[in-house]
Amino acid sequence: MSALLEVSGVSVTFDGFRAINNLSFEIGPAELRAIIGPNGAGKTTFMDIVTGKTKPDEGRILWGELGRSLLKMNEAQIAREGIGRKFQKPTVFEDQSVQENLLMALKKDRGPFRVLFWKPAGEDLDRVADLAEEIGLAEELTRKSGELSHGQKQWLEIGMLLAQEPRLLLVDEPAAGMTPAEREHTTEILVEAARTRAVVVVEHDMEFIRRLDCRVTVLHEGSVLAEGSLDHVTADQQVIDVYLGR
Ligand SMILES: Nc1ncnc2c1ncn2[C@@H]1O[C@H](COP(=O)(O)OP(=O)(O)OP(=O)(O)O)[C@@H](O)[C@H]1O
Repeated sequence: MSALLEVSGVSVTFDGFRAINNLSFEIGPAELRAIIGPNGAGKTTFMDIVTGKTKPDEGRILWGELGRSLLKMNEAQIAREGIGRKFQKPTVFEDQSVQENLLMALKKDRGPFRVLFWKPAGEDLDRVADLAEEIGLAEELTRKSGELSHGQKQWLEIGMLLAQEPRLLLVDEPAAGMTPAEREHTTEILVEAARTRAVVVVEHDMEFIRRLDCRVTVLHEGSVLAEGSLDHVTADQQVIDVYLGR
C-alpha cells in the first residue's frame, strides 16, 4: 500500500532554532496514527507544515497517488485537496443548530450567490443525519450548538470536518477537557473515521492513545525518535528518558 502522505527530510528553522529537523515519515490512506512527544517536540509545527501555514526550509512532502508536492500548494489549495485540521478549541457557530452547522459544512460549491439562495436538498439532510449519527449527536440535531457540552461541541466540529470528506484529518489534542465517557466516545469517532481516511491525532493523554490502538510516532527535537505500537514505543529507553520519565 503506497503512502497518502510522505514526509522526507523536512526541516524548519525559526530564528536559528531548528523546530523540525530532517523529519521523515509516512501515513497510509486509511490509517489512524497518534503523534506524541514532549512540549516543543514539533508536533504543532508539523501540522502547520502539512496544512501550508508554515513553509519548511528543506525537504519534501508528497501527497496522494500521484505523489504531488504539497509544498507547492497554498493553504486553500491544500484544504481543497482534502486535508482538514481540527484545532484544540472548538469553533462551531454557537447560535446555529447542530443540523445547521453540519449543513453549512457540507462539501458543496458555496459561492456567495449559492449561499444566499441555497436550500438544503433531501440528500443534504440525509447526509447530515448520517454525520450526526456518526458523531453521536443524532438526538441533538435541532439544539443550538451553544447549548452543547464541551465534548459534544468537539464532536460537532469533527462532524463538520468529516462533512467536507477529507482524505486526511489532523486532530490536535481531542481529549483535552473531556470527561472519561466523552473520551471513550471520541475514540470511537476517530477509529470509525479512520476506516475510510487517514486520521492523525496529536495527544498527550496516554490512556486515550492506548484506546486508539494504533501506530504511534514519537517526536523529539523535530525528528522521529521512535515509531510502532504504544507498547513498543513506551518500552524504548530513549522515549522513557525524554518523555515518559519526566
Ligand atoms: N513561529 C515560531 N517562531 C519561533 N519559534 C517557534 C515558532 N513556532 C514554534 N516555535 C518553536 O518550535 C518548537 C516546536 O514547537 P511546537 O509548537 O511545534 O511543539 P509541540 O510539540 O507542538 O509542543 P506542545 O506539546 O507544547 O504543543 C518550540 O520550541 C517552539 O517554541
